[in-house]
Amino acid sequence: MSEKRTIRIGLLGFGVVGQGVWKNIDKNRSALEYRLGAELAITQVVVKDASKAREVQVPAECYSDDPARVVDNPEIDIVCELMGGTGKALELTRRALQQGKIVVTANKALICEHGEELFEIARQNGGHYFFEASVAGGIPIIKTIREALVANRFKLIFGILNGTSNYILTRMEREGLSFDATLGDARKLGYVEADEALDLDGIDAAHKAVILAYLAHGKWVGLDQIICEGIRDITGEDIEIAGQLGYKIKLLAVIARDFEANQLSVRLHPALISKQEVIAGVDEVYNGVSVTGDVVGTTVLIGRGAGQDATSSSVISDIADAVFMLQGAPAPAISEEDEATYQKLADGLELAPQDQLAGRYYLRIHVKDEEGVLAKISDILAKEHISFATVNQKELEDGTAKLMVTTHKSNEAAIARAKAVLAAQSSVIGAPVSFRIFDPSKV
Ligand SMILES: NC(=O)C1=CN([C@@H]2O[C@H](COP(=O)(O)OP(=O)(O)OC[C@H]3O[C@@H](n4cnc5c(N)ncnc54)[C@H](OP(=O)(O)O)[C@@H]3O)[C@@H](O)[C@H]2O)C=CC1
Ligand SMILES: N[C@@H](CCO)C(=O)O
Repeated sequence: MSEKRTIRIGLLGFGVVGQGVWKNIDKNRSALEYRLGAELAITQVVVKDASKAREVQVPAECYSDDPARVVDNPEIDIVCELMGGTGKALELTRRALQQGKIVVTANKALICEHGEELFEIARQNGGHYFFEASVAGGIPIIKTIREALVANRFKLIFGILNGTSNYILTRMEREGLSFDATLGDARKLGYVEADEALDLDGIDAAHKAVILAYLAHGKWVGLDQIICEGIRDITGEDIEIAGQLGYKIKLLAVIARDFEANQLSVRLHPALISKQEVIAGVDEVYNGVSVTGDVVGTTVLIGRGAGQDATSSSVISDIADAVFMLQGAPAPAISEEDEATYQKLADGLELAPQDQLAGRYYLRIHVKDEEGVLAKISDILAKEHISFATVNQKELEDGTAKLMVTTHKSNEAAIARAKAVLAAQSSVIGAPVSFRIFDPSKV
């Protein structure tokens, strides 16, 4: 029997995900190596601070703070970039790909901002750039769209792509906790980005939406071209009123393509979604992605969207594909490397104008509790052809009140104008807050 080849892996980063990769390769090593027909050896681990205590212990000779021991080392077959960020990580990924290496990453920010360039470097130098762990943690959504659903064109992909915000919203709903009270727990569980604004302001999920939009439609969309709003404005009372009306509030990514108009809409924002929708039932750190293809219909994938084990499962899946490539298997047939196919998908594709986005809305308006306030608000909304579907009022002890309103169909431009006029009224306190009501059947 011929001897198994040993595949040498170098880890750039040994934090939550990096340690998970080490731990879980070790845990299932014999089955994994049997399936791959190769032995796996993580021979180099690079960190920023080599003196830091870690849960997973590594032989001292593997360990350093010198990235060259991975990136410029001819013995390393697979580079795993698990450090995050778009500075040093970009420089090292470029350098590894320029040398024709295979790079596996979980870094969605880097792909979103520099994917086009990095995929091109991989193509030109005969390497490959794998990124399953970059979207939706443990859910194999990249493979699903690229391979399993290759027969389809995708009218709608939507769902929950950020584990941290979903975890926070779930605990706010179930336990009545504040936003800040739950953030600390999400941090302890290893869900939160080093820069937590990425999670809370929707940017992390927007990065992931951009990656999915590219995979499904072959078009790179800039973050500055899309609606990107996080969860900071959501209060317990919004969640409560939404619940009474039959909705949950979720941070949703929506990637919708109108094939007739050849327009693409990519957006990321909190939304009220009917409790009847499967995605509304996706709670805690779980992510859920609903993919509607013209052949398969709607398929929903649900799984842990963040955390050490789920994420390392996806990284190891990419390592496995890299091992197959190193043993002579071709790269995935329709992949980010097949630029011609992707450009064809995006032929003439334009972004849909954001202000034409139409639907129903939820508005929270804090007012002085005086006579005629509701009539005045109703007048302002009527001037924008916005009509009430429901109205809830919550009186506060300080003599003010909060009005929670849902509207019939309106659009972005009308809602924005109405909010600006409302904010300027002496009877309105602070800026009104609005959330979209998302109904996938209306896309
Ligand atoms: N945590 C999660 O649930 C998920 C994370 N991701 C992504 O995975 C990547 C890693 O995340 P995570 O493991 O959570 O992050 P951590 O902050 O836990 O770990 C980052 C690691 O990178 C090392 N590092 C950072 N900068 C440098 C540098 N300049 N030179 C050498 N080493 C460096 C750190 O070293 P040191 O330890 O010495 O500080 C640390 O070991 C990110 O791109 C993240 O977005 C993706 C999906 C889920
Ligand atoms: N911070 C990210 C990690 C997974 O990408 C999240 O909470 O979803």
